[in-house]
Amino acid sequence: MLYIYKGEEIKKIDRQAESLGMDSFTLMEAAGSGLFRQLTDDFETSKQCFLILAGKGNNGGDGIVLARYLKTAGASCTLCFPAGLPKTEPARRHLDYYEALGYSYETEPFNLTATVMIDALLGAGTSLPLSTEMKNLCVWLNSQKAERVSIDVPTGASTDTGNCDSSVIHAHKTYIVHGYKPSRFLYPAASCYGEPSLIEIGLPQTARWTISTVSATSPSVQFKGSNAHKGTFGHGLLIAGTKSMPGSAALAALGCVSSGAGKLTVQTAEEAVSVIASHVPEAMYDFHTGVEDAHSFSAIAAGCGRPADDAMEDIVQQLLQQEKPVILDAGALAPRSYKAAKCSVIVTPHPGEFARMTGKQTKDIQLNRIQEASQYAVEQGVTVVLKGEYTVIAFSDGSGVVNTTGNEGLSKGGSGDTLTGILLALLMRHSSLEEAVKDAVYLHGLCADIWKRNRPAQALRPFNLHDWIPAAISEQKERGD
Ligand SMILES: NC(=O)C1=CN([C@@H]2O[C@H](COP(=O)(O)OP(=O)(O)OC[C@H]3O[C@@H](n4cnc5c(N)ncnc54)[C@H](O)[C@@H]3O)[C@@H](O)[C@H]2O)[C@@H](O)CC1
Ligand SMILES: Nc1ncnc2c1ncn2[C@@H]1O[C@H](COP(=O)(O)OP(=O)(O)O)[C@@H](O)[C@H]1O
Repeated sequence: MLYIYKGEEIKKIDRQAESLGMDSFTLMEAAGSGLFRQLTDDFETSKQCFLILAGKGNNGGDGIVLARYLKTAGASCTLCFPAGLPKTEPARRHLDYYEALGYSYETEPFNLTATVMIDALLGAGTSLPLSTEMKNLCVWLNSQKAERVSIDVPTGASTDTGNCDSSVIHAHKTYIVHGYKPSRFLYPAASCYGEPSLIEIGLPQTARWTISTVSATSPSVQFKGSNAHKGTFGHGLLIAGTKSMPGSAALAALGCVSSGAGKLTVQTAEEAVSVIASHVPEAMYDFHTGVEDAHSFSAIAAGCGRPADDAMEDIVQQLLQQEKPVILDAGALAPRSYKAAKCSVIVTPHPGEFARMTGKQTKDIQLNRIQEASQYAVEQGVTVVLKGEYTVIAFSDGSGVVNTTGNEGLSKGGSGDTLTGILLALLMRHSSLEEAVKDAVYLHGLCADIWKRNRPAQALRPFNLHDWIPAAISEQKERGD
């Protein structure tokens, strides 16, 4: 399991560890030795010339310990403090020990050369914008012909949001200490991390946010039921599609029947049926506009290929008054309160839809996707699936997951409809709503990843996505956690 921590949480963890007897000096030692191990995995250290640029905080302290390990191992390494000597107590103590071993340091970087430059300037304690001194250092570092390795967070990137200073370090690799920081998954900061590696420092993992995996024992993957019949795997209701958008309903229905749904009823416009039924003969059709019989379904999804009009709002309000879990997508997403809902609600907006729901700017949402989705989920008591690269799944208890499957092949109209269908099928037979949502988002992305292994991403049609569901489920069975 991989964990995500905000900057504040890291500080709290350090304080807690200290109060339990694990001091920061020891943690810094663990970080430095972990960094050294990772560096020796990634580089033949005897053939490299290292320069470590250390800042005044604990990120710089990690750099001091790393410098000591490299020197002790006989590697060519220069430690440099271009912005002044360390100010934190553990970093100062490590520098004392470093000097006591007879090792020296520099303070002027600009004439130094190296094949690998380590950015230990700023980490989780960064506040933006960068000082002019830091900016100049970053600009210089980015201009050097060397491999750039950042420790924890590339200097100039925010820890908790996607914000970056204009001179942010563009690392080739980032060695992330203890757990991922939100900016690893938020653009533009995410694009500055290069290849990330995680450095364990022996602290217990306590984060409420994790990175997606699918369990091989999950009902989404294991499709079991001795003496099963079509009722065993649930009956879903999909309220989707109009005369002008029958395809959305067809894509959602395909996603649903390809993911193990026992039965599916599509409530749609009569004019849309011929299109949907030609692709999904398994489905049944209903032309009502009300949802009086909602209790006879296992779960309900609404909104694909529907406008956000009064009729849709009326249906949503009826759905919120019944007790079966409801997925709201596309036209069913609107600014409204869910606080009086009698059912579990999952909203699946893309960033533009989320902006419409919250009244916020799309660009602000994108910079802070994890926080924004989480805040909404907690306040409204719903599950938010905020779609896009690194889809954010936020639960009403403040926990959540960042999904890492999927690729640009999905950036086409209709991909989200397939997700809604997969989600409906998994929700119908999963005892845990949280697991169903995580598994659905993961599997949807994995379909696109399997496609991309041998085929160009641009040629992936949303219509073909459901064809890859069997391969994605099989892959999970083989390598599930
Ligand atoms: N539990 C953990 O995860 C551990 C983390 N450690 C390291 O500790 C780091 C965090 O250390 P700190 O909290 O000391 O933070 P930093 O080392 O990131 O830096 C804080 C210092 O940088 C200055 N600064 C912040 N923003 C600046 C800006 N824009 N321009 C110029 N100066 C700026 C601050 O005034 C402060 O002096 C982590 O990133 C990690 O490398 C390790 O020491 C071991 C334990
Ligand atoms: N670059 C990307 N990487 C990973 N997933 C992506 C990417 N672009 C789009 N997706 C996924 O594709 C789907 C698109 O959904 P959405 O925008 O609602 O499309 P539509 O409403 O047209 O079906 C979402 O699940 C989203 O997470």
